[in-house]
Amino acid sequence: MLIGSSLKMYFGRARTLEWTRAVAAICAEHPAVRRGLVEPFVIPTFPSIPDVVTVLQETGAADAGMLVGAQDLHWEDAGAFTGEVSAPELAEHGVALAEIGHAERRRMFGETDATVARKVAAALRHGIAPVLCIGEEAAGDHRAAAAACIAQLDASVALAVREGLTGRLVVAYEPVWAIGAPEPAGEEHIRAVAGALRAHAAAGPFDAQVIYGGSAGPGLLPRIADSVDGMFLGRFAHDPAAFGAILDEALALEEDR
Ligand SMILES: O=C[C@H](O)COP(=O)(O)O
Repeated sequence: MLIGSSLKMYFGRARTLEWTRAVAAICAEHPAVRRGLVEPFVIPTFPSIPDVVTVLQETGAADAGMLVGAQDLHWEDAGAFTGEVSAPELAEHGVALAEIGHAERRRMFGETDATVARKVAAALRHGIAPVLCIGEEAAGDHRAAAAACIAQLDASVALAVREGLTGRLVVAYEPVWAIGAPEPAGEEHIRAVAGALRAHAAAGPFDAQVIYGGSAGPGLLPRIADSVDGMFLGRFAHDPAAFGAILDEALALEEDR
């Protein structure tokens, strides 16, 4: 299971490091992580990436398998792209994952399926696993949602497939209407859509995992674990203890198998 959190732009430098130290300490000692059942990750803002990498090394969380991600990247390797950050530079910093196409970037920063596809290819070319954010816009029938998400997934990986790229692909199923909400989507909806995405992705050329995000917190994983490969946490992991509680749930699930 892949379980982690994007800090979005919620925290400044000091709070990012405080949160990371606390979560990394939990992860470094947690049996779910130490036994290799859970791969934890954190996705801070760009300027905090080097410090977060250092904290994970100092706490032993990096040795236990905890990964660092970026919240975006540019599709070109270098050039006159003011304000952007390239995949090769992120790889130099030790970044293993990069969020691509988050609903907030699509809505506020003009990301399209075409730019997402270019970013997915750039990440894969540089050995960074895309955390490709997929989700239907409005709440509704799970069949229509699954069809919309599968179409979005296909469009997002089309360029990478044409270029013959392979590697790890993390599909983050995040129903747009469930992001920033009081509650996650219903468990039957998540299980149906994530299950459809997982079956579809498994037929492709990538080493694919499907994780769920959108107001996820403690208590959700046991209800959807048969259909997802992990969790993508936001606000409800701002308390490090909540992150630990979800690791406990993952461990209990594995022990029940
Ligand atoms: O990146 C995480 C997702 O967008 C979910 O955020 P949220 O749990 O705060 O709704």
